[in-house]
Formats: sequence, C-alpha cells, structure tokens
Amino acid sequence: MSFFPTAVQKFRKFVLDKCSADLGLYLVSLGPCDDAVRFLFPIFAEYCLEEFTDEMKSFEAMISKADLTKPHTWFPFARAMKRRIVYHCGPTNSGKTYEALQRFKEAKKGIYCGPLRLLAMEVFDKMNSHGVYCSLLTGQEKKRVPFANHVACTIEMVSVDEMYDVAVIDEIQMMADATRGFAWTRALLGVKADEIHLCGDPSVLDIVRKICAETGDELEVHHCERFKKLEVEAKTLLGDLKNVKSGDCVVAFSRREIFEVKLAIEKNTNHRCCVIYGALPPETRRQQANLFNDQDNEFDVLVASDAVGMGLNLNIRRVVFYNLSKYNGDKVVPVPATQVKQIAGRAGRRGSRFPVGLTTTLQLDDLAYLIECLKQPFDEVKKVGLFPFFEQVESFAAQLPDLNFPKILAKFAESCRLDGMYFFCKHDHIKKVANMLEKVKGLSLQDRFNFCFAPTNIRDPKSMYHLLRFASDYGQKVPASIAMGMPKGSARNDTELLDLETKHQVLSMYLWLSHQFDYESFPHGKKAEAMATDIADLLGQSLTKANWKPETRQSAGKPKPRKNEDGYDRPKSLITSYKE
Ligand SMILES: Nc1ncnc2c1ncn2[C@@H]1O[C@H](COP(=O)(O)OP(=O)(O)OP(=O)(O)O)[C@@H](O)[C@H]1O
Ligand SMILES: [Mg+2]
Repeated sequence: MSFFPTAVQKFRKFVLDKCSADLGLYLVSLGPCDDAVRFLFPIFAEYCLEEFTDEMKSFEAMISKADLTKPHTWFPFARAMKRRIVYHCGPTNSGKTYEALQRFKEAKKGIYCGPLRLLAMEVFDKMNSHGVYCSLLTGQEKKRVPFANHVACTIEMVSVDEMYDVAVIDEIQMMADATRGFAWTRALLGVKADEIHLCGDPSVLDIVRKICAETGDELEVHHCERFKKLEVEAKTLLGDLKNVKSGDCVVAFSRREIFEVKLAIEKNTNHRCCVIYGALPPETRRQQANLFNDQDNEFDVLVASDAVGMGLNLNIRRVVFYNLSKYNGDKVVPVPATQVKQIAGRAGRRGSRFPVGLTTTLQLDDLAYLIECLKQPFDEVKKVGLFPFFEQVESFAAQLPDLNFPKILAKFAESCRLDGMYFFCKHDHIKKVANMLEKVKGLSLQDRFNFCFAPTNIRDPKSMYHLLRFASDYGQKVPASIAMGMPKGSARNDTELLDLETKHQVLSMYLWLSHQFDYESFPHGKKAEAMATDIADLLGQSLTKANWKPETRQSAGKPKPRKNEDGYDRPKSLITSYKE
C-alpha cells in the first residue's frame, strides 16, 4: 500500500494523542512483539478505513484481482464433469507411462502431455507406428495428422477447452517444480477428459488426493513396481574410467565434465561415447540415444547430464555417477536424492538387452551418498505450483495504470493470495525477459506477457540478443528476419559447437514465436525449421567426433590460451589423473 508510511505516521500521532496513561504504560510494557501487533493491528485497520477510505477501497480492489485462491474454481466446465482419475504411481522404469498409453491408444479421442518435446515426439512416433493417427503439438512443432483424434503435446500446450475421452498427464510429480509446476497444476485442474491418467512417483499422491477431494473427481491409484530391481554395484570404478564397460551411462553434472569424460574414455579405452545434455535439441538427443541403443556400432558408452533422467528410451546396463555434486546457479551442492533416484532408475529397461539395472559411482567416496539417496523414501510434497493467466495479470494491471510490466509482475507476486496447498512459481526467466523488453516500444501488455514465455537461454547473451531483436521487429510491425547464416560444416572445436547449440536455440525460439504470434510477423517459419533440422544434424556429427577441450559459454570465442608442447592445452581436472 503506497499510503502505508503516511498511515503509520498519522496512526502513531493518533494513538499518542488519544490513548490513556494506563494504555500507554501497557503498550510500553509489551514492547515491539506479536502481542503488541495483535492488540494494535485491528485498531490500525479500523483507523485506516476511517481516515483513508478511498485508498483502502482501491487497495482492496487490487488485492481482489491478485486472488489465486480456489484455483479449482477457475475451470467450471471441468468441475461440471465427473472425471475419473487414475494415478499410475511408482519409481522410474515401472511401466507407468506404458499402462497409461494403453488406455490412450484405445480411446476414441485422447491427449498425451509430457514435460519434454522429446517425450511428445516419442509418443507421436509410437502411436502413428501403431496405426493410431496422432498429431504433435509443442511450442515449436505443430504436426497435424489428417483424421487424427489423438494428440501428443508438451504440458504447456495442453488445451483446457477441447473435450477428450482419455488424457494422460505424464511426470505428474512436476506439479512441485519451482518454475514449471503451474503447467501440471493447470492440466490436472482444467483438462476436460472423462478419464485422466497421471504417471509419476508417489511424492504428489497425497496432494493429488486433496485436490480430487476439492474438485469432486474420483481417484484410483495403481501402484507400479520396477520390472527388475535396481542393484548397486559396490565395487565402483575405483576412480578409473578405464573400468567403464559397454552399456554404461556415465552421468556428469556439467557440460565441461561431460566432454572431459568423453575425451578421457576415448583416449584411454576402445569405447566410443555418445553424448546427451540439456542444451542439445530433442532431435540430436534422440539421434545420440539411437546411436547408443544400436548394438551394431562402436558407440557403446553414453556420457550424459541429468537431461537423461526423463524421456529417452535408453538401453542402459549401468548408470555410473562421475560425481554427485552440481552447480545450482550460485554454489556447488550435492545432487538432490530425488534426482539421483530418477537418473539411477534409467538403468535396466524392460524389453531391452539390459533388463536388470545397475548403478554405481566412479569414486569409492561417493558410494555411501548414492546408497543413501536410493534408500531415501519419496518426500511428500506439501505445495504445488501456480502462476496467473494473462487475464488475471491484465485485470490486476488495470488497478495500477502507472506501473510498467516488470513492476506489475513483482506487485502481483507480492500481493497475491494463495491457498495452503499452492505456491507462486519462481519466474526469474520471465522477470529477466520482461526487464529486457522494457526498452522495446509498440508492445501491448499481452505481447510482453507472451514474449516472456519464449524458450530462451537467459544465461546466453546471444540468445537474449535475438529475442530482443525479434521483439523490437514485432513492436515496429516489421517482419522478423532470421538474420543468421548456416554454418559451413560440423564443429571443429567447442566454440563452434557452442555456436551450433545457440543457433539451434535461436531458430527454435523463432519457430515458437511464429506459432505464438501471427505469420506476417514471423514469416520465415519454414526456413527456420529447415535450418534447425540441418543444424541438429551438424550437432550430431560434431558430437560423434568431438575430441576437443570443452569451453564454457562465457569463455567461448575469447582468444584461446597458448598451446603447450604436445600440441593441445590439457583439460585440467581429469586427464591429469591419467599418466600419459
Ligand atoms: N506391461 C509391459 N509389457 C511390455 N513392456 C512394458 C510393459 N510395461 C513397461 N514396458 C516397457 O518398459 C519400459 C519402461 O516402461 P515405462 O516407460 O512405462 O516406465 P515408466 O514408469 O513410465 O518409466 P519413467 O519413470 O522412466 O517414465 C518401456 O520400454 C516400456 O515399453
Ligand atoms: Mg514414464
């Protein structure tokens, strides 16, 4: 409340003038404490209602517009339906998605939604190969298959207007995700399907039960067990990557370490390594996964980040943790147990040549933590994520005509009211983009809101530069060009590989914008799609032959340090542990 400081000042004067000596002594005896607040606050509120009637009315109007309580009432149509919810609950690799997809396949009209484009593509391919016409809908791709009554989409693209017989919401535990959780909460509360199949671990089972009690939906739980137990290999690799074996997936938690591990394994053993990490486009991750799964080639080891934790069908015999700590944006912390379990659980896959899964660590010292993580029960989630729709932000903004978009968002987050089961999702990405676009003219509030959801790597200056350029063109009603050349060939060093990653990212953003906004503003969608496919191929070729020292995005492009006598600058941490 902007009048709060004045109100406090006037109220203090009012109390000093009016209160009796005894009351004064009582207040002094209380001192600054909760009891004093409990005693004075109701008087202060009444005082404000008397003295600041208009201000209080507009404050009340503003707060009422930032009301995120009772989110289940936002979807009256879904509330009017009798929805049957089946929760396929279990650890990774326990057949949850498989079971749900059986019902999806049998449905007359069905929707599948998952956290990654990769998962949506996987279901799209699987259904069409089984003769079930299925369209694909992600922020970047819209593949409409004629006569299709099924659609596979990413969670953010779920329609809460379309009617379905069966809906599958995969990885439902992501409702608790600090940043994206709201997308799953919205899907669960709003999807109009008679039968909804949730797939996930037990961590959100209790809160789903509570939500169903509020929505009046019927809930059935199917507990799924791993087809084969995951076993820990206690002997570890004793710190030596020479002990890596065919079918291993070595997991490292930074892009640099991934390339160092690949370099070390290919230098010191006969194994060749595929590579999978988050900055890679889905097509390239799939290409690397197929290369690894294919037995008839020398690429029989996979080196991957936590991106391997979800979505890819990988025939992994053993997950080897190179280390169990990761940089969380400001410091290096132990990898959370839930993530360790998710990743370790990728080992052993029913129907693959490695049905029994093994997991271990490179270093003996890490083994105890791995075992501790695997033993840890799923911590019960107490709150799930929410984030306002544009309409809610718009009606809130109408109360604060002088504030710009970033300040409106901040005020909304500060003022909004939530029920106990929900939290306001973190939105650093949105804040950063909103602030950057402040200087762009010609954008409506809705344009700004929509641009904030574009898939951008906010830590990559080049990616942010292109987003700013696209938004500026849009604001000036100039058709946005791609303004990016095709690389001549695959990468010869890490700087060029990073550049390919960024280029693909920018094209993927252009595609997303071309679907989000109108064709006239982003007319080169087809060209962007073709370039993205070619770059994904170049990335796949580059990864297969990558044998260079990794850079970081910040250092990439800076003059390379002097080469030493044997012709290349040694990667610091890993190679030094091997005698040349
Ligand atoms: N009843 C079954 N018959 C044959 N194959 C199955 C069956 N259930 C699961 N599978 C196969 O086992 C593998 C793991 O199944 P699925 O992907 O459904 O597990 P999940 O619990 O969803 O795993 P994740 O947690 O990793 O998503 C898949 O390759 C799937 O095709
Ligand atoms: Mg699954």
